[in-house]
Amino acid sequence: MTIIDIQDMSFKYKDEYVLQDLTLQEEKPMIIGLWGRNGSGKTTLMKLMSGQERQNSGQISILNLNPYNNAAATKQITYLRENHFFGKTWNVNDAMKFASMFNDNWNQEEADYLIDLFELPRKKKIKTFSKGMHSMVQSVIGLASHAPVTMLDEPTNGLDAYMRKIFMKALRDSFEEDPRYIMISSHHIKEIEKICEKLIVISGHQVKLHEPIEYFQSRGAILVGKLENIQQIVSGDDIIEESIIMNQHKVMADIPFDDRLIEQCRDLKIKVDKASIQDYLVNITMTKEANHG
Ligand SMILES: Nc1ncnc2c1ncn2[C@@H]1O[C@H](COP(=O)(O)OP(=O)(O)OP(=O)(O)O)[C@@H](O)[C@H]1O
Repeated sequence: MTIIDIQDMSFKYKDEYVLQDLTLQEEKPMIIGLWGRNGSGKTTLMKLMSGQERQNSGQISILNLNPYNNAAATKQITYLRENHFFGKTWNVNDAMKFASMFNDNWNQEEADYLIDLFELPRKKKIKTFSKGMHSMVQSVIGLASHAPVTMLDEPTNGLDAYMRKIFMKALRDSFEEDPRYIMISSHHIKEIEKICEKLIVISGHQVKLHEPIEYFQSRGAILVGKLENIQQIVSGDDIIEESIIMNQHKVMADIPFDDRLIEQCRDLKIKVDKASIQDYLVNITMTKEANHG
C-alpha cells in the first residue's frame, strides 16, 4: 500500500517558492528523519502532508487520500508542529482528552505511561511549562495517537540529553509495538541516525536525497595531501569543500568511504577520514561558491 505519494508538488508563500516540483514516495512503515537547513521547507512539507496548507500545483496523496480539507485523511494523520498550541488554561490531562477526540487509534494507556516516564505534572497549566516540557507533551500526543502517518516537528527541541535518550527509546518502543510511518525532523542528525531507517534531505526546494541511513554513514570522505595526488582519486565535481592547511590540500568529497578508497589513499600518501554525517549534510546543501574558500 502506498503511504505517501507526492508528485511534482510546488508550494509558494506569496511569490516565493518554498518547495518546487517535489516528489516523494513511501510504501512501508518506518521511522524516517527529515533534515534540511533552516528555512529549507521541512515544516512547510509537514503542513502540506497534514492538510494544513494546500499545494499550488502537483499531487499529494497520503494513504490514497488528498489531505487538504479532508477529515477522513486527517484522522489518519497526526502532525505535531514546534510550539504546538494548547488552550491557555489547559493542563496535561486536558490536552490528552482533546487529542483523544481527534485520533481514532488513541492509546490512553501509552499516554499515561509516557506522562509518567517524562515526569510531566498532570495538573499544572501547560502554559507555565518549560520549552522541554512543552515538547514532551507534544511527543506524548504524537506517540499515543498511533496515527498511521505521524509527523513530529523537532520533537527533541529543548530536551536535555537524558530526556532525549528517554524520548528516543519511547519512540522506538512505540514503533516496535505498532509499526507505522513516523517522520521526525531534527537538526541533530547524530541523534536521529540511531533510530531512523531512512533520511530525507530537503535542499534547493526539493528532496535532494532520500536514502537509507547507511548511505549517509558510508558517504563523505576527508582527504589531506598533495593536490595532484588527490586529483587522481577525486574529480572536481565530487569536491564539496576544500581548503589549504600548511601547504597541504584538504578536501571533502561526496564519495563512498570504503576499503578501496583507504587503499588508494595509502598508495598515494593521502590521509583519509570519514566525514561526519553533520558536516557532509551541511556541505552537500551549501552552494558551491560558499564551500570553496
Ligand atoms: N507563514 C509564512 N509566510 C511566509 N513565508 C513563510 C511562512 N512560513 C514559512 N515561510 C517561509 O518558508 C520557508 C520555509 O520555512 P519552513 O518553516 O518550512 O522551514 P524549516 O525547514 O522548517 O526551517 P527551520 O529548520 O528553521 O525550522 C522560509 O523561507 C520561511 O521564511
